[in-house]
Amino acid sequence: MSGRTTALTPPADARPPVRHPEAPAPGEVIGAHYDNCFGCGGGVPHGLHLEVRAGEGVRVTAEFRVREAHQGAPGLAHGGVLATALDETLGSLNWLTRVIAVTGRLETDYVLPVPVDTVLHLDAEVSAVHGRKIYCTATGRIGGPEGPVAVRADAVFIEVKLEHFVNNGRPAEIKAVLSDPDQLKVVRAFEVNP
Ligand SMILES: CCCCCCCC/C=C\CCCCCCCC(=O)SCCNC(=O)CCNC(=O)[C@H](O)C(C)(C)COP(=O)(O)OP(=O)(O)OC[C@H]1O[C@@H](n2cnc3c(N)ncnc32)[C@H](O)[C@@H]1OP(=O)(O)O
Repeated sequence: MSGRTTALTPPADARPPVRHPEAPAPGEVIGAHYDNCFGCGGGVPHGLHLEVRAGEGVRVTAEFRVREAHQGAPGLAHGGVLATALDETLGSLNWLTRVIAVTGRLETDYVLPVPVDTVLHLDAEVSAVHGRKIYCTATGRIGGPEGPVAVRADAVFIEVKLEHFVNNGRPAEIKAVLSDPDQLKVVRAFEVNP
């Protein structure tokens, strides 16, 4: 054995993930974290409108119907859009840990073509945590939640503070978020963590 590891492989002293005591109950729909999010927001006409549900442990499931605006090749989903669906599902795991984390690395396998109108059944879970690094995986199946895997991803998300958004986001949107009571509820859900 060479002992070689990649950035997507948790180190030997990584810990199992911990479900936050106030995480949404299994089966509960996790609402959009931001109305203008391309992955989950209701305010983006050509967005993915992903509907995510909390699962057991540190796991979520989601559904995404591929629409005409999501094509790459004729009648088939664009690979970047499918990566977005995986990324967004993985990002929703934040709600189960109540830790804000952003994608550091996302490696995607495209296994089957995904036609327009297909419902992609997504499933994501955290496998391990090491410091600020959150190791996670996701799959997208077609033909039903138990159908064949069409896409899958391994990822490392990196924990950040709310300041990550405040300091880097365009000021107009940050200002709008901070004056929207619904959006402030989202911000507060994450502020309770040290
Ligand atoms: C007031 C407004 C608030 C509104 C918000 C409300 C709440 C929002 C709630 C939830 C939002 C969730 C949204 C999910 C949406 C879906 C997910 C996305 O699409 S996220 C967007 C795409 N991702 C990025 O834009 C990241 C851009 N990158 C960065 O900003 C930095 O590179 C960052 C933060 C990832 C790391 O930078 P560093 O300076 O903080 O940290 P360093 O020291 O470099 O790394 C820390 C550790 O992480 C490892 N690391 C860093 N980058 C890595 C990588 N690419 N792969 C593997 N490991 C990496 C390093 O090796 C280091 O590990 P060692 O502690 O030494 O063991």
